[in-house]
Amino acid sequence: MAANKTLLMLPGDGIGPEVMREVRRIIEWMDRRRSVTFRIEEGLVGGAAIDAEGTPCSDATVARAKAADAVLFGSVGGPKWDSQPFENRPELGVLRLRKELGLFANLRPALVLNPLVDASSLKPDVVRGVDIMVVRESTGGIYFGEPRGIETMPDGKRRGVDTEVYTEDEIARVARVGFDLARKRRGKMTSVEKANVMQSGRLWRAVVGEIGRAEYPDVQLEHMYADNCAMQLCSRPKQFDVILGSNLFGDLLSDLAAALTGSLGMLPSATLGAVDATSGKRHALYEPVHGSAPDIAGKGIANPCAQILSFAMLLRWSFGMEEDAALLETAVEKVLGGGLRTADIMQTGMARVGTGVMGEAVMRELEKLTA
Ligand SMILES: NC(=O)C1=CN([C@@H]2O[C@H](COP(=O)(O)OP(=O)(O)OC[C@H]3O[C@@H](n4cnc5c(N)ncnc54)[C@H](O)[C@@H]3O)[C@@H](O)[C@H]2O)C=CC1
Ligand SMILES: CC(C)CC(=O)C(=O)O
Ligand SMILES: [Mg+2]
Repeated sequence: MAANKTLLMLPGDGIGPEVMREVRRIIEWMDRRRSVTFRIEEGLVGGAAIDAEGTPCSDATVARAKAADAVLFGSVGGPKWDSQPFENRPELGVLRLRKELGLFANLRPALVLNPLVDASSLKPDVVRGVDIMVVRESTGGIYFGEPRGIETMPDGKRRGVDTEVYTEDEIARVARVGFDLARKRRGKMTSVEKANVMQSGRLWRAVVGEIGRAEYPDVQLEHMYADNCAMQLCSRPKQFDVILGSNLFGDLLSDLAAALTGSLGMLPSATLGAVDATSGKRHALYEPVHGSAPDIAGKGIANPCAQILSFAMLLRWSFGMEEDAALLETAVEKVLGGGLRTADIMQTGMARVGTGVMGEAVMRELEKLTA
């Protein structure tokens, strides 16, 4: 259980603090009900940290994140910091935390909730019942590979360089996370890459295949090119159970999967490190799939569900509070079932509400469910 656990909250920028406020509201409710058993700390990350501390993620914040039992992250970035040098952009805040905490497996569940079947841009029959777990590698690949940079060539023209590098150990450890999840779900994993045109993709396919044959013969493994997967996600999403992909492909495909559920504002995620053999502990960071949404920041209209559902994942994966996690997920679904909608999931005949009203409705639903 969660006694003596520490939760570090890093709201970040844009809509991050707005949606994090709604998690605070839920924690306060939990506290009123039967005193919260975990300790809460708060810190700065992203543009907010650049403004206050000159860096998107200070050494002190990394140390606090390492010491915490779980980190709840909002989102970072925005036009205010677009002119920052590349090495000091807000986005490096989350990349640094993932790297330094060894958070190599980003779990992004794309679940189409019944009340939102008609909110998707796809036909209801195509999305009804979709339940996909995207497992994205999150400390390697092209977001970290060297060399990288913009350089000037002898002819005076510039060229931009990024490098996709994967070792077989990096592929193997995230593949095992995917296989383990598939085993507990519907027993199927689709591994995506571009083995037809990329060397790292060839290695990815080979390593995932070897592990599948040797350790997970009971899991149905399918290999698919990432571009085909994008198309299949739109045409026949129900064929997928677990989708395993690199940092880049997993990032792209999970945003696409979010659209199936109605909105990016609905998708939570957990980014997990390895379990320490002696302590049994693992570092973990929970964050919505969406970014800081500068186009709607400050308007009070952001959908807080992805942040709230990320907190539910935290309760389940890091604090062993399965019952509270499930309760929170039920509360969100019931509120949507009752007809409340933020602008991003608005449908005819439903009641349009802002961030605060949606968060408060989830809290009231929790009250009803536990009365
Ligand atoms: N983990 C992180 O902190 C991430 C940060 N970013 C950063 O966020 C900034 C904006 O990036 P974008 O590409 O615009 O992606 P975004 O995810 O912030 O927004 C994409 C679209 O989805 C909408 N949206 C996102 N979350 C929503 C929510 N909760 N409720 C309602 N609508 C929502 C936005 O209004 C926007 O139209 C950039 O600086 C980017 O680098 C992007 C993705 C992840
Ligand atoms: C570093 C992030 C801005 C990259 C991203 O889009 C994500 O992690 O979802
Ligand atoms: Mg992304």
